Amino acid sequence: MSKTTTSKQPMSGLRTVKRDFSSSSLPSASQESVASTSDTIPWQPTPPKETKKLSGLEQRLKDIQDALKGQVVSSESVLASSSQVQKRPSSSQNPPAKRRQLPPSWEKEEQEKKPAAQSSRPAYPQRTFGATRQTNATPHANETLIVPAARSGAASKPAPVFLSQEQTHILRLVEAGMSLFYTGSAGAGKSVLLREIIKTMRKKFPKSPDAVAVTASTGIAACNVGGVTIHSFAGIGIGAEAADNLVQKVRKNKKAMTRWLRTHVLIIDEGRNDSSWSNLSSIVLLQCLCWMGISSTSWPRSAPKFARIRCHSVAFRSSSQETSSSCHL
Ligand SMILES: Nc1ncnc2c1ncn2[C@@H]1O[C@H](COP(=O)(O)OP(=O)(O)OP(=O)(O)O)[C@@H](O)[C@H]1O
Repeated sequence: MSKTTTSKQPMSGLRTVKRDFSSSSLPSASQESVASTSDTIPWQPTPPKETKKLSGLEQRLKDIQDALKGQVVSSESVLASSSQVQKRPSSSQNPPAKRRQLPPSWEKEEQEKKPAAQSSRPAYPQRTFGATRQTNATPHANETLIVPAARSGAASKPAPVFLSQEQTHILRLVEAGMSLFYTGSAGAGKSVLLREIIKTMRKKFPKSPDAVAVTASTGIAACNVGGVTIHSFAGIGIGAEAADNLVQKVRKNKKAMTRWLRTHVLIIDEGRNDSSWSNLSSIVLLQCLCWMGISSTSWPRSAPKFARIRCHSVAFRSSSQETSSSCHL
């Protein structure tokens, strides 16, 4: 009988695997043996987990967290997230803005106000300074400059002066050709009267402006009346010399002589507080000059004599005088 050697086949179908632990390549050998010995097992790969779709903000937050952890953030995701965040609708996509309108009740009020405002407003631009005049030099030829009444040309004219009885009396004496002086307390109206005397006398000699000489004892007083100092007019310097010497001095001064000869009316605003005649050196001096001139034989015959000069000594400021008064020199 022939013996057939058959390998023992386990009844269970399992195979025995011999392991050789001496070999260093045990794992690979075992794996190969497993792979070779085992049948291919159908392997279904596990499907990838469905990643939750993050919103833009969540994605951006995740990116930031990843970046903080040291992970590289994909620029695409960042860009995508940023575009999601920053994306704003363009203006062209917006509907056109509605025009704002006032409530109907307001519109009525505006229409009622407009005619009133237009009627009160002049047709031309206004200015609140300067005189009321039209000028062609400005770009707006018809521009009217409106002025406050106080500064307009008509208003700047001094109001007509109505002299009192005393003031009128003194003015009539001056017009009659008398030499006089008048005085009065502060505010009595001396300066007002002086201005009227100057105006009246200048009207009397319209063709010779030098006929009326307006002088004062001090420079400030002379400025107030629009004249010069009496010393400057007379040509006597400071007038500290004797009268005879001053007369000689004046005669040598051709300009001073011409002034004297042209003068028909001499007005002096003497503003000194001391009313004593001894302090009125200029007036006394002028009186001396007048009388010496009359008696002078060397005086040109064609020239008017000093006797024709009316010396009006004006305005002694004396508190003792209560009312204005006048006297003849
Ligand atoms: N006849 C007049 N009509 C209207 N106003 C007058 C008249 N006389 C004087 N006044 C007014 O009285 C005020 C004082 O006048 P004024 O300055 O001439 O006095 P005054 O004697 O010269 O005073 P002061 O000695 O202080 O210079 C002024 O406001 C002036 O306008």
